[in-house]
Amino acid sequence: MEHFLLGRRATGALIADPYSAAPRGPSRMAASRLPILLAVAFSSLSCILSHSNREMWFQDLFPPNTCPINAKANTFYGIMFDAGSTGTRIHIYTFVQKSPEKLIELEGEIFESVKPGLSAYADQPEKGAETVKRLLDMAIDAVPRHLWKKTPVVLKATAGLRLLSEEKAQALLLEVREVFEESPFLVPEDSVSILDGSYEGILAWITVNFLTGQLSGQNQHTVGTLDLGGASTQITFLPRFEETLKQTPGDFLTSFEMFNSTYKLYTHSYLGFGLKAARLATLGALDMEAVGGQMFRSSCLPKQLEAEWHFGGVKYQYGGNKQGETGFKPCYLEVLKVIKGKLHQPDEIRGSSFYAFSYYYDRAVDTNLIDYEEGGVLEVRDFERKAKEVCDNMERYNSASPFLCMDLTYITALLKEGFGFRDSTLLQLTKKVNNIETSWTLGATFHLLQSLGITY
Ligand SMILES: Nc1nc2c(ncn2[C@@H]2O[C@H](COP(=O)(O)OP(=O)(O)O)[C@@H](O)[C@H]2O)c(=O)[nH]1
Ligand SMILES: [Ca+2]
Repeated sequence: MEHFLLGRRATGALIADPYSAAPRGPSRMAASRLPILLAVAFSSLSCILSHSNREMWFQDLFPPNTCPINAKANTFYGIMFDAGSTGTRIHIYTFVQKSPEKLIELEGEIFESVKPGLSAYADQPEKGAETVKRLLDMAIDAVPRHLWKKTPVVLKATAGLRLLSEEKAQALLLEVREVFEESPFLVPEDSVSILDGSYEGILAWITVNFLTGQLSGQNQHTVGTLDLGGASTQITFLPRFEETLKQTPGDFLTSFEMFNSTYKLYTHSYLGFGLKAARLATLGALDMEAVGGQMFRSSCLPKQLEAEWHFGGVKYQYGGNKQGETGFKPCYLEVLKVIKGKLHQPDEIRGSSFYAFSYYYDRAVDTNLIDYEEGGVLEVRDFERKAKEVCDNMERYNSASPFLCMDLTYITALLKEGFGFRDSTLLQLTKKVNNIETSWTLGATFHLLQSLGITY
């Protein structure tokens, strides 16, 4: 699989100077070579221009209301929080503009995370917001004092909060908003919200295709992306065949415009199909509010196991099939019940390769299928082989998690029976590209910057 390796300098050259109407030496070259998700402008004039009528697919996501970028500054920052179902993470991106006529480059990222995620504080929203504050304190150290007021801070929550009641989710978001308001950073309107599932997929697709250089030049070979979170999972790709567009339900397709290109992406977020939600579904415990005292058993767990598990603020008791069967075959059948017939299967993806991250990556690392630092290329059948190895040797397999068999079996079934991939489909397992996390947060930050005084 083609992997576009960028040097540190080139990493970012994504942001075109909107005023370079005529070719102007190196910056022009870079603009045509590495296009160009968005253009950040540095003067107040650009802020005015950015409020043009041009229709943008994400215009409701980050409504333009301020222009934080200082004409004189050549370094600036964007802070994006990912409030995921299993943890909260801060991504502090640094951008530089080497000179006024040059493109802005993504220079680097500071990343930190805490567990559990915000949804674990559903009944203690203040405590949840405290975890965000601790991460935000890092940004106080990372961002120079004179840029605090110009550095936007945004938090987007994903499936964990989508699954909470509206009231509990809003209470958490309100507390976080207060933390932001008390910080020295720029707090745009709508800075704390729940991210729509289809944006989650699209923004991750933008991140991966930007970092791998696929959004530049004429010969774009974009790659599809697979994200497996704790509570939801996303699949996103650019359909190549008219037939795919015809066969796809309308709500799986989203059009958006990016630097003179319009992309019509296939994207869908399956809520409740993240790895941890799938554990509950397999155990028969999903959607059960009151599970006190009930023991959930599965053939995917070690026979003698009896334990407790906390997820989304709820405690579950679970265990192995003491008398019954265990192993890959019965486990696969159990997991299949969760998946079968629930996902749309676009024919086109059977022959394509995809970038896969989050829990695909973590479980491949846990079972030595890939190296933690390097990642690697796997076939779908590698997950099945590992699942069999782990599930059929459960008592002997030395694993940090009793769920390893269930997780690998779920990943296998999700890929094969859920999305309809072949055994031979290639997956590029990736955690970082050029030291930048493969997360929807980078795509979201591009759009945040764009909404804050940026054209295109
Ligand atoms: N590569 C990468 N993986 C991440 C990042 N943040 C979270 N993850 C992975 O996402 C998974 C957890 O999903 P999470 O975001 O909590 O659940 P979601 O709300 O359902 O998406 C784990 O595998 C994490 O390692 C990130 O910044 N980069
Ligand atoms: Ca996630």
